[in-house]
Amino acid sequence: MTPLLLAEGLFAGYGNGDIVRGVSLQAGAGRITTVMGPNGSGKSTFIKVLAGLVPCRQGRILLEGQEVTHLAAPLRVAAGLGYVPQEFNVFRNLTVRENLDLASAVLHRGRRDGKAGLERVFELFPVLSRRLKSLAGNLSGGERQMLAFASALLARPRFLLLDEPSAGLSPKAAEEMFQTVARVHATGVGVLMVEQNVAGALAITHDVMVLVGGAVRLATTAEDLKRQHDLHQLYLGPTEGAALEAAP
Ligand SMILES: Nc1ncnc2c1ncn2[C@@H]1O[C@H](COP(=O)(O)OP(=O)(O)OP(=O)(O)O)[C@@H](O)[C@H]1O
Repeated sequence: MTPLLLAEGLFAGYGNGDIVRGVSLQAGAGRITTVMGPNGSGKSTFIKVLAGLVPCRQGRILLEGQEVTHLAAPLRVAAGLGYVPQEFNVFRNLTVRENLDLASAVLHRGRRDGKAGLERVFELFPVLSRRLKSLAGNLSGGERQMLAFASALLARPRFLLLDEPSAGLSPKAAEEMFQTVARVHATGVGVLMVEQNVAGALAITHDVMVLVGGAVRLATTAEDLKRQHDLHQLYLGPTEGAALEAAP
């Protein structure tokens, strides 16, 4: 079966050096894939290459069998690849309503799908429908992430790229965020996320990819990782970064 998202031998970076080095990945619609790894290992760069924000120097990216390797970021969104960045993902000086209307107007280019789209996202994020008049900058961190998420969903993505959705959230808000990711996934959207919160992410993840130094150190299922205590300790254990640096 054709994977929803396929990356083959990706190389990318800034300036002369490569940060992402030969990364391949297959992600299906029914799976949540999490990219983990120590700070600076190239996780965000990898997700930006998939989103079209950092150019791919070598390799190819296919979405539902269609090559998108050199497609500009907005065209990838139109093709069904959504992206929620880690930072600057909402307009803080606009209200929730204005953020959603803006996303709807831009993503649908005048098509009248906006209202149905809004109803869908309010079902997923009821809290947003109660905060429509609030400035996005006045929302809690978790609510702001939900707004970013909701804005991306208005484009009706088939596959969603999330860069550290739990970053900066309290443990409770992070847990809620992971449940939200699982709910979005349950609507039939494939998900690939970068996460540092190993325990939280593993609770909803099917497949795990560990990046070290821009290359894939480990690709396995979350079940396998949880079952194999040694692997878990080695790659994601208590001294996560140090263990990853020392791993073979
Ligand atoms: N715009 C940029 N220009 C130049 N170098 C960059 C840029 N963005 C990231 N880098 C460098 O690329 C390397 C990988 O960064 P990246 O953010 O992809 O790693 P990461 O695994 O997501 O890290 P973290 O977990 O800390 O967010 C780092 O050395 C970083 O300094």
